[in-house]
Amino acid sequence: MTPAYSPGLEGVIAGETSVSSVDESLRYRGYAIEDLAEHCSYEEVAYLLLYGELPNAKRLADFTARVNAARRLTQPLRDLLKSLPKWTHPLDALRSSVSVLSHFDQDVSDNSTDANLRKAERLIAQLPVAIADYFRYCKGLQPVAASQELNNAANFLYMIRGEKPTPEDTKAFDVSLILYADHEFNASTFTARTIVSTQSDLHSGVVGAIGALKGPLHGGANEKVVGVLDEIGSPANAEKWVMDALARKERIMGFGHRVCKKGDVRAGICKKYASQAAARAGTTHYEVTADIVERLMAEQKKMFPNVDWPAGRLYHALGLEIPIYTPIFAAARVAGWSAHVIEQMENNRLIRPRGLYKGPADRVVPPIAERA
Ligand SMILES: CC(=O)SCCNC(=O)CCNC(=O)[C@H](O)C(C)(C)COP(=O)(O)OP(=O)(O)OC[C@H]1O[C@@H](n2cnc3c(N)ncnc32)[C@H](O)[C@@H]1OP(=O)(O)O
Ligand SMILES: O=C([O-])CC(=O)C(=O)O
Repeated sequence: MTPAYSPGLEGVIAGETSVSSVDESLRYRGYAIEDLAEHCSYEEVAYLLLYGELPNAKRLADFTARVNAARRLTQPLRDLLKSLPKWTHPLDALRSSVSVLSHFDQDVSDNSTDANLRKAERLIAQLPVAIADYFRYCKGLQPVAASQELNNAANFLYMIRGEKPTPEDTKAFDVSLILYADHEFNASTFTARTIVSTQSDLHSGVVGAIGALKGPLHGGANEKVVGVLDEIGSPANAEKWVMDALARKERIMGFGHRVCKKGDVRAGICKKYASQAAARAGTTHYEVTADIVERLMAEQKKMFPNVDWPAGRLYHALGLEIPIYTPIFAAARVAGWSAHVIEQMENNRLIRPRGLYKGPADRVVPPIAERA
């Protein structure tokens, strides 16, 4: 019997997982995302994804100490980041960074769970530093040394801005990292799982996952959101802009989802923080316009925002520059990618689906003189 074909693998169950579940709700290892976003830090959530349980105070302190101690880059990577052409997109620089970091990680080829956990913790520490250092090199600024005291969210904002963030900005950013930390078998996670299913290694899986995240149909969408709102210009122009875009059959970035057809629970959580941050930053006109776009998309297309729609606005309100939005997504998602890599390796079967051949019928190679 020919197996069923589903374009884009839509609806296909491609593996088993205990890391997260996505249906009407999103749960990481059984905990609802609303609960995690309200009561936990990114560190606690990263620990949960990697180790399967929420940490107690002692385990959290030990985990945080290990991650904080790893917040530095090897000098050859700093030299590379300094010398990259300034047009290199920060996500491409991040992808190269993980590749370079692999050469200096002595656990690189050790695929045991213990080694993978050590590598994952280091990547959780190193990715934000690579993003911040590259950002500052591009601006002609000195990198800011990582703080050992600040949590992951506050330290990143500090390393980008050069000033310690307020508790409100830190909480908003921290929640966005929690929301981005995992999402079942999305394209980048599936890429990472496919890569390591060949018995490759965690760094290779993460490099591939960053490449998959880049596209605007996936993580790249969060860098398009402010552009959409700027193009619309003002709330008064929103209705005409949306109707024209839909008439041209354009995709509005930040809307729609392969799985969450009735809406993405993360969007509602993030929207609250985006609105509060916009009020602090004096950019509420973006929120007003965004609400009109949301209403029209629901009315016209029965389509709802995904997490990228408010996340793009939140990062803008936090004063972050657009080209680091997808890198931030990657820095958060590295916890989920790593958890999936570990899960894949612990119960591995090579991922190798079939293609449905649609090319020419069987034929024979003609002599070169007879070819058109
Ligand atoms: C964190 C994340 O990665 S979430 C996803 C981030 N990506 C985006 O926001 C990009 C915009 N959204 C999209 O392109 C899509 O909704 C995807 C890729 C996320 C999901 O796509 P799919 O499940 O493959 O849906 P598909 O591409 O088949 O679209 C179905 C229909 O809805 C339309 N559609 C889908 N998304 C949108 C959108 N954002 N705006 C307008 N129309 C849309 C398609 O044009 C298509 O219309 P048609 O049937 O008339 O041809
Ligand atoms: O699940 C998906 O297909 C995309 C997504 O929302 C994510 O990766 O966060």
